[in-house]
Amino acid sequence: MERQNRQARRTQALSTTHTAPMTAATTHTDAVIVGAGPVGLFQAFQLGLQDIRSHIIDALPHVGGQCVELYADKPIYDIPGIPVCTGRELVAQLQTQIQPFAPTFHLNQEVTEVVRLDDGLISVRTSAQQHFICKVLVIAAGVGAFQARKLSVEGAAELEGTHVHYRLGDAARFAGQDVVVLGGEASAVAAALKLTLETKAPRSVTLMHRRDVFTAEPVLLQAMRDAVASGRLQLQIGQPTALLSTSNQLHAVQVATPDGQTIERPAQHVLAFLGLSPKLGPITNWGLAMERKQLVVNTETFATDVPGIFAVGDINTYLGKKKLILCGFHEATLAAFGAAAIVHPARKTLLQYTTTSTELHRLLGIA
Ligand SMILES: Cc1cc2nc3c(=O)[nH]c(=O)nc-3n(C[C@H](O)[C@H](O)[C@H](O)COP(=O)(O)OP(=O)(O)OC[C@H]3O[C@@H](n4cnc5c(N)ncnc54)[C@H](O)[C@@H]3O)c2cc1C
Repeated sequence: MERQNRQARRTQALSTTHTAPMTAATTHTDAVIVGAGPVGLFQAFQLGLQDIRSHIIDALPHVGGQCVELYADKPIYDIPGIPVCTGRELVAQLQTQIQPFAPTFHLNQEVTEVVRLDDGLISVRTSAQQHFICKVLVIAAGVGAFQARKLSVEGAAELEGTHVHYRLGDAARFAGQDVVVLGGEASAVAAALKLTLETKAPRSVTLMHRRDVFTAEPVLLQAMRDAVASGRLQLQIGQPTALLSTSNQLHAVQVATPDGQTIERPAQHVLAFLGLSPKLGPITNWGLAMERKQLVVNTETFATDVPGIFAVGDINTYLGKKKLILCGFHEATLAAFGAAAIVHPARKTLLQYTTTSTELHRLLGIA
């Protein structure tokens, strides 16, 4: 049944888009990598060794995937040759390692559509209206695109995008208005502080969290406490229980305080920083073979069932799969050999050592 559904999705995709309409914004490239987690980053390195340049797209505003989003300051002990490093340190090392190949990053945007065209090229579109035509696509999408957790109080869904926001964006749009920033993490504290420092500042900025405990760098916390002490920032401890609006115009947030009171805070805008959760999202619509929400690959090249499309890291599944960074690195290496056979069909894809190969030294920019 699943196979029939997949076939139907693929047929529909291919029948509606045989050739991608070219726009001025179309980027032609050898390779696109979906996901800038540790495996996506190392994929750019391995593709570079095969003389393949890449563009990397991630839904997050920063690289590093789970390592940075979920355990940036926790130690990892099982990366070969690195007895211990934090998630953030590993990502920093990977960024240094891929520098010779200068992949182009496109952050803060989700890959929404992937279609294999009749000529074998692959069309990739993002939520930021970017369009790529590539020879190979490597999906290193981990457990899915990290997306903001939504505020689940009455009225929030209707006001999303107009009065309820999950990213700071252009702070000038809040000038002269009352803004409530929700959350106890660094992102909420930083956004609240930034708003108070705008030249065209909001009329009032309130940082609201259920407890008077915030998780952020000490210097950021001190700046927040200073702003509260000087009256630039208001601090409200409590939980939002409803958004009060008239004709879809927000005017206040209803708050339950720790001492059992219900109060109203004036607000025309709510900025919610309630953490991120991964969503597999559009990947399930790309017509690729999946098993239990993971992409099925062959373990020779980590190719999916669609020619030119590979899947590496936590997003794939095969007999014996282990969701470990080390395993993702191995998969990325073999996927790069598979990609080279497509991008450079006339070249022999020989194994070369970075220690001794003058060709690899040339690619790495080593004199
Ligand atoms: C708490 C914790 C501790 C861990 N400790 C270890 C450890 O000690 N050792 C170890 O080996 N592993 C560990 N892991 C597992 C390890 O983090 C994962 O195996 C690894 O992050 C997988 O890397 P990845 O690049 O495949 O995916 P991810 O790190 O999940 O990165 C995928 C990226 O793809 C992006 N993405 C997804 N879909 C899209 C889309 N459609 N468009 C744009 N972007 C998209 C996401 O935003 C994300 O940034 C740990 C995991 C957790 C949660």
